[in-house]
Formats: sequence, C-alpha cells, structure tokens
Amino acid sequence: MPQPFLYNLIDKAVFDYKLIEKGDKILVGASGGKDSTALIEYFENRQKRKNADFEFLALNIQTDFGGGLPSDIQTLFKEWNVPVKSIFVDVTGRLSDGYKMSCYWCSNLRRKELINFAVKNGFNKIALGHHLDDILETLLMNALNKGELSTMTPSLKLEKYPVKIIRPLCYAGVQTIVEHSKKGGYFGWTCTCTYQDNSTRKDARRRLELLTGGDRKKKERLFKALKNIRPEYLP
Ligand SMILES: Nc1ncnc2c1ncn2[C@@H]1O[C@H](COP(=O)(O)OP(=O)(O)OP(=O)(O)O)[C@@H](O)[C@H]1O
Repeated sequence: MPQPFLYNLIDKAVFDYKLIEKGDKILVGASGGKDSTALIEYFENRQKRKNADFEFLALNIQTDFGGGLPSDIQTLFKEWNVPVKSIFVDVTGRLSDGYKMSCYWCSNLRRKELINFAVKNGFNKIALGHHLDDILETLLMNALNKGELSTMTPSLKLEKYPVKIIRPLCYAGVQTIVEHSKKGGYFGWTCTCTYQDNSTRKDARRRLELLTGGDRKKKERLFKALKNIRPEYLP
C-alpha cells in the first residue's frame, strides 16, 4: 500500500532541509491537536523504517488552565508505542504584576519550557507542528502589520541554545492534515482556554484564503516564492 500523501510531503521537507539526521535526539511538542499528533504519527512510522537512526520523545506541557493530552490521544499514543512525557507549568503564576494573560504569553512560555527540557535532557532538535498555512499566515501578519518580510522557517538554529527548531509539516497544508487526521480518527481537539484571542491570526487566515482561493497549489507557490527572490525587481 502506498504511504499517505502527508508522509510524502513530510519526507520531502525532511530531505530538503535535513530535518532528521543520523543520531538526532528530537523532542516533539505534543499539544494533543491534530497537527502535532499527525507529526508524532509520522515520527513513529519513520522510526520503523530500515536504517532509521534517531530518537524522539513527545513532550506535552500542561498548564494551570488546560493543555493536557485528551484521553483519546493518550490511548492512541499507547497504541502507537510512542514515548511520551507530560510536565506542568503554572502559566498564570509566572505572569508578572501588571501583565495580562494572552495567547502570545502562554505560547511563548510553552516554547521556553520545551527549550529548557530539550537542553537539560540532551535533545538537539525540537519539532513543532506548524504547517504550510501557519507559515503563510505568519508571512501575511508580519508583512501587513509590521511591514516586514519574514515568517517561521522550516529549520532554525537557536542563537542562545544548542538546539534547532524544526517544522517538518512546512509543506503540508492544513486541509491535507485535516483529511489525514480524520482518517486516523484524531481530528477535532483544539485549545479551548478562556484567554484565547487569536483574532490577528484569524484575520490572516481569512486573507490567505481570499488570496489563494483555498487552492493548495497557490499556497505552495507562495511558499516557493519565498525561496525564489529576485532582489533586482524589488524596491
Ligand atoms: N501544550 C503543549 N505541549 C507541547 N507542545 C505544544 C503545546 N501546545 C503547542 N505545542 C507545540 O507548538 C506547536 C504550535 O502550537 P499551536 O498552539 O500553534 O498549535 P496548533 O496550531 O493548534 O497545532 P496542534 O494541532 O498541534 O495543536 C504545536 O503543533 C505543538 O508542536
């Protein structure tokens, strides 16, 4: 049986950006959502391949207002034989006086915890479940709100830590992941915390759909354009 389309896209990203290399110890951020779950499914599958030579651990960060792995996902991870660990972070307790809780603050803190855990436990890479649409939305947000041409990269060497952030889903559009996760029976869980305010991202998502008409090929071409820059025709 041919492997799922999603795996082909991840394989290509892994090859193009050398995301998984011999001897890698990779920490995968496991939110319980469809994106990171699909990524973990891929890692588990890739480890069964001949000559696979990497280790991985799925790390879930639970906070004082949620973020734990739903029991269905825990069962799935058990079935897949995925090594998984959960740690707790008191997000509200770490908020300095005068600061308001926000999605941005919480996700930054979760990111920091992933990095601290990776450094302490000898992981050289952290894999996150950001996908093609996330990357293009961030591109639009940065261009339209900051006047800056930048976005999340498939592979980023952190300056202050001996760790790389990798995004193996960078070629996979959200629709591909939705279809894949529906087949796997794990589509549907999302962050439901009461502090959620991602209106800027929602706006970018709407703009991306308008720009591309939801066409996967057009989104792929927009990503390709980021690697095909003609400075002589730019201001
Ligand atoms: N509570 C968490 N514990 C561990 N990793 C997390 C957690 N929340 C998010 N991450 C990591 O950060 C990535 C981006 O987070 P974000 O909140 O944007 O997720 P998302 O777009 O909802 O994706 P997902 O479907 O994986 O939740 C996730 O794909 C995951 O790898």
